[in-house]
Amino acid sequence: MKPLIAGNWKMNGLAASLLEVEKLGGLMGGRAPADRDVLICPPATLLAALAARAGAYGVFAGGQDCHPAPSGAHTGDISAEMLADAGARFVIVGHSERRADHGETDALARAKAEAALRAGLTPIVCVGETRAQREAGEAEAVVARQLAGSLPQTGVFVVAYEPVWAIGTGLTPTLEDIGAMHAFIRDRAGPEARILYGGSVKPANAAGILAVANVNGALVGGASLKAEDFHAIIAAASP
Ligand SMILES: O=C[C@H](O)COP(=O)(O)O
Repeated sequence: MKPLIAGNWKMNGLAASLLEVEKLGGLMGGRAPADRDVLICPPATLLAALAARAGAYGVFAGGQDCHPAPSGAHTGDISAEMLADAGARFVIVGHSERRADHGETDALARAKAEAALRAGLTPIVCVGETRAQREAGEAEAVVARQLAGSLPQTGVFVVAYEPVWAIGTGLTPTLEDIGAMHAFIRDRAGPEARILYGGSVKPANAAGILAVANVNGALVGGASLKAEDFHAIIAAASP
């Protein structure tokens, strides 16, 4: 399965950050490797400009969120169709930061994933347990519930397993725990879904994580902001 290395810039980046895309293009020798997919999900303000620049290097652009409706009276929201119109090919839905900051539910994540498919985008559906849930032995039950409620009923989708306690903390699960959870997700998401690991992926740990069975790529936050770091993670992904 072709690995997908996805950068999520979150609420970071001004126009000058587009220079990182040029740097990344240079580090890749002018073109993303053919045997892996590379994606950057910038803030919506940069999406169209980034899509144009990244496309020249064979790098995909994506949104970080979308509204379930195609258009309408939803001030401040952006539809999947608008993301596609701006050059996006993917969109992240149900990220734990959306779930925590905006009270997003599994049902809403599913509606957004289905909106993405309607617009011709591939949704990246995020799941993952909190520290308290893992310590209580509930990690698999939580992820199972999120998958059952959030995955679209049909279509090609990507799942991102992101333990909440690993995001931005420098902590990661053991490789055994990552492997166990990805196998658990594989059973529920089906053989076609790419399953990404996310949570403190860095150049130093990427090769180990990406070599785990059923890890088909990474969803990278902080380390995707710097072209050198993101490139090292891309280089660590072996198909
Ligand atoms: O979407 C990306 C994740 O939340 C991971 O973020 P991080 O790599 O900064 O831990």
